[in-house]
Amino acid sequence: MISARFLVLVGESLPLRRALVSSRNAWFHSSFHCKGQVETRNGSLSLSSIGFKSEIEPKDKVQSDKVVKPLGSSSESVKKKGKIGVINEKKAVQVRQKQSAEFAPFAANSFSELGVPQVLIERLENVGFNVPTDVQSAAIPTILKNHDVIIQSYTGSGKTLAYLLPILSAIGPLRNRDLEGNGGDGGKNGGVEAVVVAPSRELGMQIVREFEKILGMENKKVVQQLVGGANRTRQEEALKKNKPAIVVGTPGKIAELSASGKLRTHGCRYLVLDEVDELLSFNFREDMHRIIDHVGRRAGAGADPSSKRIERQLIMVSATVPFSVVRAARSWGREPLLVQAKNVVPLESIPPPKPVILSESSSGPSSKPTMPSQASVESLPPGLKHYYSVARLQHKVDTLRKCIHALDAKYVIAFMNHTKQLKDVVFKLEARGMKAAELHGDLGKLARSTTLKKFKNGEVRVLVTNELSARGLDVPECDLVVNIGLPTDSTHYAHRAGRTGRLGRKGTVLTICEEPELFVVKKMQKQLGIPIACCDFTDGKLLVTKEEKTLSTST
Ligand SMILES: Nc1ncnc2c1ncn2[C@@H]1O[C@H](COP(=O)(O)OP(=O)(O)OP(=O)(O)O)[C@@H](O)[C@H]1O
Repeated sequence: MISARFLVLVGESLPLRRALVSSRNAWFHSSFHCKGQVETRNGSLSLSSIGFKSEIEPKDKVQSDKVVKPLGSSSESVKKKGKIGVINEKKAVQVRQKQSAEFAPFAANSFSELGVPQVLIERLENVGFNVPTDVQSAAIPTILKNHDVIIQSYTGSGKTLAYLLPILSAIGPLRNRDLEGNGGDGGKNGGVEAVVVAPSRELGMQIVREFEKILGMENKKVVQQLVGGANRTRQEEALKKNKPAIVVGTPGKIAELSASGKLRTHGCRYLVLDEVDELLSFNFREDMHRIIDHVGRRAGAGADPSSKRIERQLIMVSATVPFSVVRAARSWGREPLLVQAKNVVPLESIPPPKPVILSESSSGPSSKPTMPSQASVESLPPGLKHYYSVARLQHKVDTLRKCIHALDAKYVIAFMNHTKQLKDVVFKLEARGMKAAELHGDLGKLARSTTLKKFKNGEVRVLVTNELSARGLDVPECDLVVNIGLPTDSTHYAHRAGRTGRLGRKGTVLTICEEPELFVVKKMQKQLGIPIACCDFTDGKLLVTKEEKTLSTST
């Protein structure tokens, strides 16, 4: 049997693709392979300029804003695109002018300042969350004002809570009742009110735990996990019985349940795409089509004027935001804003990346290569130290071990590119008395969660893993990340590195490369705009042998 996904894969080079992919999908496709990065310094908004505090809009206005620009068919949006682009650009210039005059720092001293209801604040205090992080200070009021957003901030800066709190402020048992009436089924008709999509099972499970932390175990059924590999019937029965207001899952599972009619999402009010740049990758294309086209979009609304079209609020999240994400947000969202730790800017103000100038002879300002790298220094936690060490392939594990001893690292994540090699590294480390375990997607669900649990509770000192663990994995104690196999690009480097140095902690990243791989390290250093110092391990100490000063972000 040939699956639809396979047909699309084959169809990449066939006319068949046209028949399979609608014009909306064709746009979607274009967003999948675009490389580039957001220009982040195009002005910023203060809390008041997005309508928070001093400029609170009447509720009706917010409501009407939500329905003014329904997502039409893609052909409609493509037709209107040029015109809207010009209008938006004008608007963006006006906003930028306004911003420069009234910029105010976002950092808030408390969650109550941000409009989070008291009942949620009490829950936050119970788990020791008293002060919002910068990105939470910027994102929470913006989302509470019903704006579609891209949240971009470095790894471990608290992006999950930045969208979770506004969602729980509006739906579920701890909601602020004043925010009711913004549409949605309210879970009453069995429809969910928030869908959170994450690229991996582990990340999905982690997000569920973050929801549960705030909701408390008594409200456990408000949120349900929908991931592959779990018991399918049990998940479907739980959906039917518990009628969760929030579901968190992987694209495949959500798309499958939505297509079978077991997951009703048409009245959904929030669609969150966590690690959105990963979700836009080719692997998830088919499932993401389904999700974008169905979640929070009510069929037949156009034909019957009395049936109100309920639009979802779109929240996209990642530490790395290439321009393909900006384009996706512009197409699927309504006047989306880019939210960063100290900035909120309209997406219209972000110019597309400039093409790379390849000619060596060209000179002058206009010929400078301006294409930004995939990930930038803003994707990385500020407390990280980056090193590389040159070693032969057969000595890489030995270098890893020396580094762990030199730094006395307790929670180490070692990344490799090939699953088959993980076991060998674990074997070599254990042979030298160092507790290690492998983690990868081929392991069963139980083995994966047991290994993670052992790592988190300190039973396992070195977690040897592949790209599976690069995104989202939150082990706050992790103090060392080692690249035994080199990351393929700066985006992968940033997400791997971000497993350490979380939420203001210190962390070290070591890349162990062979002599011929050195240029990859240099390239990433340049793309990310960070110094990666050359080091060696002598007498149980890390010695810097060469300081790097190259900080150019040009590629
Ligand atoms: N205001 C806060 N106070 C204390 N701890 C917090 C706060 N907000 C989040 N945290 C904790 O900080 C850690 C990192 O948060 P989170 O995983 O949301 O980061 P992230 O920015 O999404 O990272 P990544 O990009 O790697 O997914 C988590 O353990 C979370 O519970």
